[in-house]
Amino acid sequence: MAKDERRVYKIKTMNNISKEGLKLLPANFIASPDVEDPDAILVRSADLHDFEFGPNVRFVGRAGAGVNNIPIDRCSEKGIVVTKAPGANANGVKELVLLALLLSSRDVLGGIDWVRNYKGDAIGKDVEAAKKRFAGPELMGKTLGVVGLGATGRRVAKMGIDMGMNVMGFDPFLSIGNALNLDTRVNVVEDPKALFNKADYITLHIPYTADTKNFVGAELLSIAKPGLRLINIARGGLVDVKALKKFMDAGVVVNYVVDFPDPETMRLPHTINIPHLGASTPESEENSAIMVVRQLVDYLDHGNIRHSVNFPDSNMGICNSMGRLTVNHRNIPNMLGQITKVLADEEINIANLLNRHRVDWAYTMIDIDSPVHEGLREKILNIDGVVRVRFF
Ligand SMILES: NC(=O)C1=CN([C@@H]2O[C@H](COP(=O)(O)OP(=O)(O)OC[C@H]3O[C@@H](n4cnc5c(N)ncnc54)[C@H](O)[C@@H]3O)[C@@H](O)[C@H]2O)C=CC1
Ligand SMILES: O=C(O)CCC(=O)C(=O)O
Repeated sequence: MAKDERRVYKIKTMNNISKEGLKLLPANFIASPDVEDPDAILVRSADLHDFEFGPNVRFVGRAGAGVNNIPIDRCSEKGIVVTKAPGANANGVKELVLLALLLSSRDVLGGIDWVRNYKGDAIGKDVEAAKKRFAGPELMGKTLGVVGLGATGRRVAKMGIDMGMNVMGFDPFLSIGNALNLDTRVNVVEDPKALFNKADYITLHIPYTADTKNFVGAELLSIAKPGLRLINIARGGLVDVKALKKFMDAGVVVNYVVDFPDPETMRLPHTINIPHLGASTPESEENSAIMVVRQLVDYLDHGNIRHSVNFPDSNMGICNSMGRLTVNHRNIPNMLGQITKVLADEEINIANLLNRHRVDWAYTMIDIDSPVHEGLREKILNIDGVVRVRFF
């Protein structure tokens, strides 16, 4: 059988991918930041929008949750499967949200600074006079609004309940899995305005997309409860910083905690800028790397797709027939008919077949009982709408 697969796979690692994940790679997978002409890429937050994907790149694994740093459409056009690690770092983020809630309430950072800069020997006495400047409210009994009830948001919501808060949630696209795992005490609302109207604290846990850009802007802030503390450990672009500044100056928003500092947020008053530490725990880094490395090996070795954000999840396990071919193609009519006709014309018998689609893209896996030749790949690739063909 003509094999598409090269014996040695070259994996380009971008950012720091946990060794606990990388050590799961079989010996024929070479992972390094410096590989040339890679077969796959493992990435965290590095911006790939201007990255030139070579002809052999078949897979991009995001060791994390947000994929706004990856040009998904361009990858799909090239037949590159993009995956992520859902939920793998959610607990790490949840714990940072707890810290953010507390830091937004009491000016502990200001207090620590005051102590650090204190000159003299009477600190024991002077703290008692100074401390009122750093005081702030407790979380218990306050209302927490959680925007996005996915892997992180539902954990944050549960944490709020455990802290004695009244928790409201908003997520119009809530998956069944996340709904089933959501604490029943969370008051789920259908309009974010209901949440902005009531919440003392609001925390964002939604992806950054063209639809969610500036999600928090003048419209929602204009109905926010005065005294709002806003937590954004999701993505900077979810908040319209100019509008936020206006509502801070008016005393509506009293504090903003953001995990994505930029020149504008650095200049904002009442703002705590954190250097993107949401997932920076050994546990989150390991979980994320382990998850994407498993996806990577399964895709390169067997063509199985898991947790993809562009092609449909598809799993035929290990091939027990003579061979397997996989086709990444557009989700348009008659693709399966055309692909199977090429095989039928060559008198190749199909042992097993799976065809799935996801929005504009589809994936077909076919286990076959006969050997195939290299010319067959060209024939399938020549079908309009096919972007990649692999033989195993
Ligand atoms: N600061 C950091 O280090 C980290 C940041 N993140 C960010 O947090 C985001 C969420 O992460 P996860 O909870 O793991 O993702 P997730 O995919 O499990 O959950 C996202 C939730 O947002 C909901 N959603 C989408 N659009 C919405 C909208 N317009 N309004 C309300 N809900 C909406 C979805 O239905 C889904 O339930 C990621 O996309 C990423 O940008 C995630 C991990 C680490
Ligand atoms: O890998 C990281 O540290 C970034 C985590 C993150 O922002 C995400 O998973 O969306």
